[in-house]
Amino acid sequence: MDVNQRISRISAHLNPPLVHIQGDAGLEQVKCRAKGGSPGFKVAILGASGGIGQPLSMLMKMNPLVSVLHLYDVANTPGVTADISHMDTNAVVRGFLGQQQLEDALTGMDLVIIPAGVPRKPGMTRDDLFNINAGIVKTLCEGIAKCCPKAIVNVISNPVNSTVPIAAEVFKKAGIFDPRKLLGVTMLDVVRANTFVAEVLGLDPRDVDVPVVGGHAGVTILPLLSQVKPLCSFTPEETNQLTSRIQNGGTEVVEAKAGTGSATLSMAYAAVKFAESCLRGLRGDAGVVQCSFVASQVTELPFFASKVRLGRNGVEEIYPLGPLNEYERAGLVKAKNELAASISKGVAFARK
Ligand SMILES: NC(=O)c1ccc[n+]([C@@H]2O[C@H](COP(=O)([O-])OP(=O)(O)OC[C@H]3O[C@@H](n4cnc5c(N)ncnc54)[C@H](O)[C@@H]3O)[C@@H](O)[C@H]2O)c1
Ligand SMILES: O=C(O)C[C@H](O)C(=O)O
Repeated sequence: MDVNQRISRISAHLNPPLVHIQGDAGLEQVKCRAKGGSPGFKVAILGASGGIGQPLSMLMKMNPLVSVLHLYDVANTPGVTADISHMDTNAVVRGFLGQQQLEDALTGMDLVIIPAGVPRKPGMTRDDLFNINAGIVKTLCEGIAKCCPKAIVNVISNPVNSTVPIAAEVFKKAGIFDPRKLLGVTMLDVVRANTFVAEVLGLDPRDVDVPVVGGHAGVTILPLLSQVKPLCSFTPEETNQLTSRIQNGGTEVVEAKAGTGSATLSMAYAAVKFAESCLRGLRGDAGVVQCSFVASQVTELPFFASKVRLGRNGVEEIYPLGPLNEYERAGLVKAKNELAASISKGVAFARK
């Protein structure tokens, strides 16, 4: 058998098939990749061809913790996969197109990230996306329950305040719900809060840590400016302006994009930061803490975003909110009212 025949035989086991590899050096590379690449985690991105999905896929391909990257969408995954698979980083990339390939995309995954669904246009709320995105998330979570019930799931699709409860109901119905493994991604609120607060303080945003609790829509986004690290204080005007800008950060981008979508690049950045924390937790790193919208007993609501510690099983510890000032206590009341309705809406949809 000549080299090209040997390559064809090995390539036949890969998706997409590897082509245009010449000579023995190429064959060695194919052999290594056919075994599953370097040690690391298997990650699937559902909605990989979208505005978030594409840069998220690229950034995950660059992440050394990832050994296998499955890109699933109902459109355009062959192109996105071919493109990303040429990056000379370790992760093996495979593409999956359409519902009939969902199960193959999910089987064996350690982490599943879901940015599938429609984004807002100016004038819309995140809740206006419910009618389309609720069904998308439900179907994808049914696949997860069947094919990788132990995977950590990061839900990005809006409205997060409802799609996370939908995912939980799907998993409960399938008898596999583990609250430690289902995480709503609110990281972009933290990323924005760090950026905007750093601007006001004149600091490098990487040195700033702002806890953002509650949920991921309007007044449910509650930055705790009294707990900013490094220790600092704000005037009442600064507090008002910062809180409002953080709560409306998504709308700021939606309006600037003028009908072409919502945050995609900053979201991909935030999603990778969050996913990397989940993978570091899975690896056993100590002290990995991020804010996330999770099943929670921090308030009387069944779901709430707050700081969580990530470990080998996902969410290992949920931290209490800590001392709130009067402004934040008033914000918390508003946040909980809206959140309660959004959570109930998601649960009712999944149960019907
Ligand atoms: N959590 C957050 O902080 C945050 C931030 C930004 C955007 N979002 C949300 O993320 C979602 C995606 O935003 P986007 O800008 O990438 O949108 P987009 O329209 O650019 O991409 C969405 C992708 O989902 C795919 N898709 C649709 N139905 C699918 C299905 N059934 N299975 C798999 N894939 C499917 C589409 O083909 C498309 O490629 C939106 O709901 C948006 O509101 C959340
Ligand atoms: O605002 C949106 O609709 C997208 C996202 O939730 C965001 O916060 O940018």
